[in-house]
Parts: sequence; C-alpha cells; structure tokens
Amino acid sequence: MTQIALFGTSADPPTAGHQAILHWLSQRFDRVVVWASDNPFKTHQTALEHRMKMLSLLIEEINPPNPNIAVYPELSSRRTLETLERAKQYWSDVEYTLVIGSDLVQQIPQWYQIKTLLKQVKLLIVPRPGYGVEATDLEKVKQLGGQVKIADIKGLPVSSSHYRQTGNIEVLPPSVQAYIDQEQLYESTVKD
Ligand SMILES: Nc1ncnc2c1ncn2[C@@H]1O[C@H](COP(=O)(O)OP(=O)(O)OP(=O)(O)O)[C@@H](O)[C@H]1O
Ligand SMILES: O=C(O)c1ccc[n+]([C@@H]2O[C@H](COP(=O)([O-])O)[C@@H](O)[C@H]2O)c1
Repeated sequence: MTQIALFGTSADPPTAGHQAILHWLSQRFDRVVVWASDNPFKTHQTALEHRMKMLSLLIEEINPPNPNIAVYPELSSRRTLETLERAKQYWSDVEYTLVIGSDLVQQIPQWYQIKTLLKQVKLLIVPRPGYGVEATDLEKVKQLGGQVKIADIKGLPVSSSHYRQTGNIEVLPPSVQAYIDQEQLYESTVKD
C-alpha cells in the first residue's frame, strides 16, 4: 500500500533540522506531505504565507531533489485532524504516518480529537536532542490508540526558537537565510 508521511510545522522559521527530517522521510516514503500551520498552543512571529514559502524553498534545496516531497498550503490547519481529512480527499486507500519530534510526545494527548486522529495514522517519532522519550508518555499515547515507532535518525541540535532568540543563522538553510534577508523578517531578532 502507498505510504504517505505527514509533516506539519510552525516553520517560524524552518531550520536545517526540518530539512534533515524531510530529506530522510523522502527516501523512505512514497510521498511526503508537508504544510506550515498555526499552532493553537503557540504565537507566531511571521505570517503563515512567509512560513509556507520558506518551507518550499527549503525543500527545493534538498539534494538530490526528490519529486515525492512537496508543500500543500491548502492542507494547513491548526488541527491536524482537519489536515488529515483534507488529505484523504486527495489520497485515499493509502497508509498515513504522522511525523513528530520527540518534544511533542508529551503534548500530543492534548491535540484536537486525538483518539480519532490516532485511529487513522501511524505515529513516527523523531528523537530530538534534549528530549528523551519517557516510557510513561509513550504509554499514554499508546493508550489513546497510537501505533508508535521511533525513527532511526537523530534530529539535529537546532530549533526555530534558537534562531528567534539568538539570530544565529547557522541553524537555517541558505535559501531560508536569503528569504529572511530579502523580506526583512525577524527584524526584532538580534542578528549574528
Ligand atoms: N531538530 C529537530 N529534531 C527532531 N524533531 C524536530 C526538530 N526540529 C523540529 N522538529 C519537529 O518538527 C515538527 C515541527 O517543529 P517546529 O516547527 O515547532 O520547530 P521547532 O524548532 O520545535 O520550533 P520552536 O523552537 O519554535 O518550538 C515538530 O514535530 C518538532 O518536534
Ligand atoms: O491538532 C492539534 O490540536 C494540534 C495541536 C498542536 C500542534 N499541532 C500541529 O503539530 C505540528 C507541529 O507543531 P509545531 O508548532 O511544533 O511545529 C503543526 O502542524 C501543528 O499545527 C496540532
């Protein structure tokens, strides 16, 4: 059966960490469906349109290029269940895997209608430096119906908030750095 990976991100801004995950996924899934979204638990510093554009640029930069990975702006929703419902209108009869970093394992039980979501997707957790997966958190997700796997990669030690706090452009792919400069985004961030 066709395997589709679902990867949603605040992308505020997207980092080399997101890029490495997407590259890895594109080599293992038939299709990687990506979207930038607002997060009901966060505020965002940049308009969604810019975040979506940065995500597309980051994907275009992945080498070697792989046509199985793309941003789908129309799937963007604060609720991942809504994204899934829309995706199912495009691709039915496929197996969906929702991809999250290990920092979200503790939070995911609070997502909108999580049981309904976990019935329809497998969950793939990408280990993130500084965020070990606690057995009790994993158990909670399983009790909610989650079929969980831990990905065989280690996320990079970078984050969007590190960039926003420090202005350290090294955590951003060159295409994203250039876009931020061109559009004068994150102006309040002290740039290195
Ligand atoms: N370096 C990383 N390693 C593993 N997972 C990551 C990494 N960066 C992001 N992710 C995962 O990718 C998804 C989108 O992350 P998000 O856009 O919130 O980035 P972030 O760096 O966590 O942002 P912020 O620092 O603003 O919270 C989440 O599931 C997150 O756990
Ligand atoms: O469905 C929800 O209730 C829900 C709650 C929090 C986050 N999400 C989604 O999880 C994805 C990762 O969020 P973030 O902010 O860590 O990038 C992103 O697509 C969010 O919209 C989804």
